[in-house]
Amino acid sequence: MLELKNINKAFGNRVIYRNFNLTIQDGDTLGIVGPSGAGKTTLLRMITGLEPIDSGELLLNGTPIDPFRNRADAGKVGVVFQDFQLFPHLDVLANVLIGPVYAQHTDRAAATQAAEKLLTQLGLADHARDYPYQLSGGQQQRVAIARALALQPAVLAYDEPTSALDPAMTADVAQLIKGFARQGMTQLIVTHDMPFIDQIQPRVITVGRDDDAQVSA
Ligand SMILES: Nc1ncnc2c1ncn2[C@@H]1O[C@H](COP(=O)(O)OP(=O)(O)OP(=O)(O)O)[C@@H](O)[C@H]1O
Repeated sequence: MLELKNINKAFGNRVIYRNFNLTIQDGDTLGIVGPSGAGKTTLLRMITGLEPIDSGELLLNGTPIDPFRNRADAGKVGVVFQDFQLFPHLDVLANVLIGPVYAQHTDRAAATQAAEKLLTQLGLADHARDYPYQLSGGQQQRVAIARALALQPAVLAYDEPTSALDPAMTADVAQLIKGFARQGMTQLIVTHDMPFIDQIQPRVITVGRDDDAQVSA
């Protein structure tokens, strides 16, 4: 269970979150929707440690985490970025291995075995030696998902996962996310793509609806 408690976040004098609370239960798939500028990406950046919170608490299974300052906590929420952010000079397998081997110091042989299993699950076994530029947008996104999963995160978060995809690829991602949900994975989807949300039908919270600063969810 991931909990955000009384989170405050401002950029200069622009308050984005004021005493914001959110609980994501284990195995839940949560959609976060809202207009541009509402603070959706900022929320993901705070829980993945890319952005500090001003005050408040992040708790994972009841234990406080500080992903911004503590590298080990940063890996607890995996994130799939909208532009995938794959390393262009590394092949698919190396992109998936870089987190476990260099950040988590997992034994390379064990990490390779786990990465190959993930690539097979995601239909990428034949592309392990390809470079990102040789892959379609949908395939690159699946590599980004494999890379995030390789760190065995407690929560997998997606930032606008359909923004670079056509409708057929979007339907594939929706199926993938629904499959992960059936496996009991905890997922957080930031999007403004409502037809995509309709395909997945997760619990949905809307940010930025009534008020400038987000106060609760
Ligand atoms: N590093 C930053 N410095 C200053 N302001 C920022 C910074 N990051 C985000 N903001 C501002 O915070 C607000 C929320 O931004 P955020 O990217 O979280 O919104 P969003 O809901 O994800 O929007 P979009 O749907 O367009 O991606 C915006 O007004 C944005 O300009």
